[in-house]
Amino acid sequence: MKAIEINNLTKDYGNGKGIFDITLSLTHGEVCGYLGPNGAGKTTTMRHLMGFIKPQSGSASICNMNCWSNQKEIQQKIGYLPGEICFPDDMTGIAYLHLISRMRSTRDFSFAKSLINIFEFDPNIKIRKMSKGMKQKLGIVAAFMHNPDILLLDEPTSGLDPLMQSRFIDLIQSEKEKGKTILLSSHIFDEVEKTCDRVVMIRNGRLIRQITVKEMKDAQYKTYKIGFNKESDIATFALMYPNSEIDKNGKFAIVSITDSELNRLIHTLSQYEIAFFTEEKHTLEEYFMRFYGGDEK
Ligand SMILES: Nc1ncnc2c1ncn2[C@@H]1O[C@H](COP(=O)(O)OP(=O)(O)OP(=O)(O)O)[C@@H](O)[C@H]1O
Repeated sequence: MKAIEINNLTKDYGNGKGIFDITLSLTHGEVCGYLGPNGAGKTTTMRHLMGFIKPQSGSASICNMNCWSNQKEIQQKIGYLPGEICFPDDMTGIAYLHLISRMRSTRDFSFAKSLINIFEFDPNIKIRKMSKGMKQKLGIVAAFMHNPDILLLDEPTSGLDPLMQSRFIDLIQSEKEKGKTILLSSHIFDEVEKTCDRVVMIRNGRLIRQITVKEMKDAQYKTYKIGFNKESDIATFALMYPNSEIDKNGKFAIVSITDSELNRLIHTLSQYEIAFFTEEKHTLEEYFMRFYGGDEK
């Protein structure tokens, strides 16, 4: 049984907006990044999983429960952090968390307390008086505090400062160790790379790419940045490696090769005065940025 299963899910808002024929599944314990430019359809997908939207066609289910027909149970069980949270402004943070706990019929408030400590915020002030970051922290506590097995997190670190972003990454890693299944939408590549097993990309409402973080790291090609002391050397090097990228100031070249070509590269470089030689790590950002704009084909 899959933890999350989406089959041919479509919601057409007209004018090419919405989501179209989305098929995606997550196994138990998997942390999956859901990336895509603004308006791609990430929130719409998650809202279907929460049972807030009725699919036009196709289906979304969690642990074999259809999300639309079991919306009440789904909404009680799942940890959901919406992209935009509507809080009751007149309540204090702590009163809001107790209200959510009662709605879920959960009594254990101990994890909520430790999350409040981790994210260092005062829950006793009125939500109206909270900053954007504090409200985001409150949303995170509300999503995680009942220890759900499955979490849907829509841009969870939006508005958090770098220290709190890093605390959030630690939290995801520890939840992952507990075996939680997490679908996480984000625009922050570093956060996704540090937390996710797999990354799926959506654009214009359609899934266009997916890659496991391991696949990305074990890429067949490795990329090296080579600094040259003499501009004339870089020109001859470029003739031998016509696919290399040459810095416009003639200081360095970037070349992508397989391991089997490494000896030839080192032999070639031994003829020049090299200023530096570093491996450029392949990153999710580099992998996905080219699909953010332009034509995916
Ligand atoms: N209720 C609605 N009625 C009409 N169009 C909608 C509705 N909800 C969303 N849309 C449109 O559907 C598309 C997908 O929106 P969605 O909020 O799912 O994108 P997203 O990937 O979460 O974007 P972002 O990164 O900006 O949060 C957008 O073009 C949006 O304007």
